This record gives sequence, structure tokens and C-alpha cells, in this order.
Amino acid sequence: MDQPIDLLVIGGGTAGIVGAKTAARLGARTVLVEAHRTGGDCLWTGCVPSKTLLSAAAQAARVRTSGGSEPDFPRVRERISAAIETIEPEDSPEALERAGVTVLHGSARFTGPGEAEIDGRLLRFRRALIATGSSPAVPQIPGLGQAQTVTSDTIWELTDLPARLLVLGGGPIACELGQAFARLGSEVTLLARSGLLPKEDRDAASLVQASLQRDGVTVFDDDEARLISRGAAGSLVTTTAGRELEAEVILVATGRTPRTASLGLEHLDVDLDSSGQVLVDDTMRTSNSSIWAAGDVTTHPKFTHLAGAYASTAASNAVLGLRRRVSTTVPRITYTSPEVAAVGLTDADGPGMSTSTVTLEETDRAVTEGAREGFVRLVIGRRGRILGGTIVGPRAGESLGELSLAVASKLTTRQLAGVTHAYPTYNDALWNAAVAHARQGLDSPVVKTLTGTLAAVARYRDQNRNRRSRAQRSA
Ligand SMILES: Cc1cc2nc3c(=O)[nH]c(=O)nc-3n(C[C@H](O)[C@H](O)[C@H](O)COP(=O)(O)OP(=O)(O)OC[C@H]3O[C@@H](n4cnc5c(N)ncnc54)[C@H](O)[C@@H]3O)c2cc1C
Ligand SMILES: NC(=O)c1ccc[n+]([C@@H]2O[C@H](COP(=O)([O-])OP(=O)(O)OC[C@H]3O[C@@H](n4cnc5c(N)ncnc54)[C@H](O)[C@@H]3O)[C@@H](O)[C@H]2O)c1
Repeated sequence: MDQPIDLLVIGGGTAGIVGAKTAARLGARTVLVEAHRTGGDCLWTGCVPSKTLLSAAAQAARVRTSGGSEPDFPRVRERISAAIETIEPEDSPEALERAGVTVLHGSARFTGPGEAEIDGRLLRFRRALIATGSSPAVPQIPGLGQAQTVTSDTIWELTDLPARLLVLGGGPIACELGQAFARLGSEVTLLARSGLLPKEDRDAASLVQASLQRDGVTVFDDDEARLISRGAAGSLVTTTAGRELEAEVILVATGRTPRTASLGLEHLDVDLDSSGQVLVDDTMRTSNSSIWAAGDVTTHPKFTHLAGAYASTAASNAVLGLRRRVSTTVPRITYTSPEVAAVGLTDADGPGMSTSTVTLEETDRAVTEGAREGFVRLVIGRRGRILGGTIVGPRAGESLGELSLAVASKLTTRQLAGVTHAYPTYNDALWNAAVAHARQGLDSPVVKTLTGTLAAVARYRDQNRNRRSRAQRSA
């Protein structure tokens, strides 16, 4: 290529794929470089395998409760491979090429302004999108290197169900995978240093913790591994609080490290934060006006839907020279049982804010399904505006769309309460939380006086009408 390409996309995960397809659709000459396999974490080691595993584990738990046989781990692995195989064509190099993107296989690094090298081959570009994602962060714990450890990248390679699994971490990966392996039959211990799901509503985290414990997971939520040595089951983990825990396999789920170290960013003025994540403005542009970034490599929350949405904005801004901003309404779901779904604000800690909570105990669909553990909590601002909330329950994630729409569209509780909802649904809990808040407004002395006056006027009119018709009949 003699001419510089319009957009160089580095990384072929969700952010890279969506960014490259967006740019090509807009008519830009687009090249995507992928070092390993297109599809990224979401397809190969993240969302797709983990959600399939959780589904298989939930099924195993149901079968076990009804006295059925133990789950077959090789079958579970086959199911995961089948799910990946089904979705993979959408993310393949062929699909990208069909969309007008040139795909190069290799590891890319910047060598200077407007220049990058892909395994020795030089490429010139006008604009670039960094979409290199993140890798599991592995803490420095003496002896960890000698133990049998897995991360979210490698747990999928286990051919046998570990008898004893020790999970380090308390975030979504630790909770989802910890619960799944417990339900499949592993003896799971979870060691989290600062509680489970620390970014979520505390009542939601407590319900998840209780549910994990019911599934047999031993949870230590304020402790961490200090030293690892050989033990009877494989490894012996000594904790800061002095506990000694046996493990056959250790799952390290203690956060992420951005893939920026060998990108050659020192040749460009791209600012990073102290942990190496790319800093972007609200148009996804970096401190270098020719370079954009999206996905897990940035400081934004690490979710597939955000990687895709933000990469699309980044690519169209880069190609068309726009300054469109990304939406700050960020929905998220932790797919434990119960699910925890949240969007926008989850705490009413600002002036004029309040909450409205409805539990699944009071929600008829949950009663009929015998799944009454959970709640909906709305965070409400001035004049009843819905600012965010948390939904916990068996299908919490499916109700999140409506709450996200309410937050993004700046709806009030009165507007949501005014929408008729089919009965009985889990969504009734969300609706009832809105109704409960809207009703509080109706209970205020001013509104009571007003409605009382309107009712008196209507009564007076009816009486008059009745009197007139009686007079007409007797005339
Ligand atoms: C176990 C697990 C479960 C998850 N579940 C969910 C979920 O249910 N819902 C959700 O929204 N999110 C989930 N996530 C998060 C989600 O997977 C990520 O947010 C998303 O995959 C990030 O996409 P990305 O494109 O930014 O990065 P990645 O998917 O990591 O893609 C980056 C790509 O860049 C390539 N690359 C890196 N450096 C170079 C280079 N120098 N040259 C060329 N190529 C390079 C890599 O090989 C990789 O393919 C989960 C994550 C994990 C680990
Ligand atoms: N359902 C989903 O959308 C989903 C599922 C899985 C992962 N993800 C994404 O992947 C990202 C990474 O997930 P994660 O769970 O690894 O990271 P995380 O950063 O969310 O959580 C890591 C947890 O580990 C704890 N921790 C850190 N060091 C520790 C140590 N040495 N010992 C014990 N605990 C320690 C932290 O206190 C924290 O609670 C998340 O940010 C999330 O956005 C999303």
C-alpha cells in the first residue's frame, strides 16, 4: 500500500471488529491487524464460554436437586465449543473482509507518527484506533508460579473438573465462575480481599454471597493469599488472616492489565493512566489527535457492549472528523444466580435523591415461580427523574433494557408508572417501584387538596346532572 490507509485498527476483539466495520461502512480504507484470532476475549474466553458454562451449571444444579445424575464435564466442554463455533463466523476475518475491511494477521506496534509495523512490514496510516483489550492481572504472591493456576484465559483448557478450586478475587469473574464450578461439583473456596462485587449495591452483593454459599462455595470476603506452597491436594494457600486452604487448581480473577506495554506508544503522545490504560476524552480520542481508543484497553468499564458502542463512535469520529460523544448510561449484568443488573446511579447520595425499592417477595411472578429472592431499587432525582437502579433476580438482565431506556430517555417515575405492563412478569417489580414513588407524589398535602377539590367538583356536577334529569323526567 503506497497511500496511507484511512484507519488502522489494532486488535480484532469486539472493539476492533465494530470499529473497523463502522469505518469501512463509511467508505474509509480500513485495515485491522489481529495478533491471535479475531473475536477477542468475548468470543473465545469471556462472555460466550462463561455464559454457556453458567447455563450448563444451572441445569446441573436443577438435575441434582431432583435427584438426577452428576454432570458430565466433557459434555459441558462440548457445549461451550459448540456455542463458540456457532457465533464465530460473525467475528471471522472472512466476515470482516466481506464488510470491506482488510485483515492482516500479526502483532502491530507504532514506530512513529502515522507509521506502524506489523511483524516487520511497514504500514502508513492517517488515523488509528487502539483496540488491544486487556489480559488477566496476576498478583505477586510467593509460590503462585509453582502452583497449578488458571485465569479466565486458560480455565477453558481444563479437561477434568477440579475437585478443589480456590478462586482469588471477588469481581464478576470470580463470582460467575466460582458459582458455576460449585454447581458442577467442585469444592470451591473464594478468597476476596474487599467483599464480593464491590462496584454493586451492597444488598445485591449480600444476596449473591448468600446464594454462592448455598451452592456450597466457602466465601472469605476480607482476606487474601499471602504465600503458596505444596499441599496434599496440590497447593496449600496461606492467607493474610492465617487461614490454610488446600487447592488442586487456583483461579486467579483479580482484575485486568491493559495491553499497551509493547504497542510503541512512546513514539506517539498517547497518555496512559498509572496502570497503563489509554486515557480518552468523551469522544474516545486520545491525547494524540490522530489516535482513538476503545474497549478494555481504555479506562472505561470493561464490557463487550461498551467496547462495541464506544468503538463505533470512535471510528465514525476518526473517519468523518466528528466530535460525537459517547453515552454515559452504562448497563451491566453479573450473570450469577440471582443475576445482578444495574445502570446509571445505584446510590442516592446526592442532593434531592431518593430510592424506591420493591422486593420479589411482593412480585406475583416471582411468587408463582417460587423464586422470591431479589429486588428492584430505583434511584430517583428531582421531579421524579429516574437516574439509575439495580435489579436482582432470576431474569434481572432481561428487565434492565427497560430501566436503561428510562434512564437514557430521562423518564420520570410517573411516566414509567403510566405504561401498562402485562401481568404477571418480573418487570412488574420495576413498574411497582416506579408506581410506589409516583404515588408518594399523590400523597403530598398540595396534591391531596387538589385531587380532593377535583373530586368535590365532579361530585357536585353529577348531583346537578341527576337533579336536572329527575326534573326533566317528572316534567
Ligand atoms: C470470563 C469473562 C466473562 C465476561 N463476560 C462478559 C459479559 O457477560 N458481558 C460483557 O459485556 N462483558 C463480559 N466480559 C468482558 C468482555 O469480554 C470484554 O469487555 C471485551 O471482550 C473487550 O473487548 P476488546 O475488543 O476491548 O478487547 P479483546 O476482546 O481483548 O480484543 C483485543 C484483541 O487485540 C489483539 N491484540 C492485542 N495486542 C495486539 C497487537 N499489538 N497487535 C494486534 N493485535 C493485538 C488481541 O489478540 C485481541 O484479540 C467478560 C470477560 C471475561 C474475561
Ligand atoms: N457479566 C459481565 O459483564 C462480566 C463478567 C466477567 C467479567 N467482566 C468484566 O471483566 C472485568 C474483569 O473482571 P474481574 O472479576 O477479574 O475484575 P474486577 O476488577 O472487577 O474484580 C477483581 C476483584 O478481585 C479483588 N482482588 C484483587 N486482588 C486480589 C487479591 N490478591 N486477592 C483477593 N482478591 C483480590 C478486587 O478487590 C476485586 O474485587 C470486569 O471489570 C468486568 O467488567 C464482566
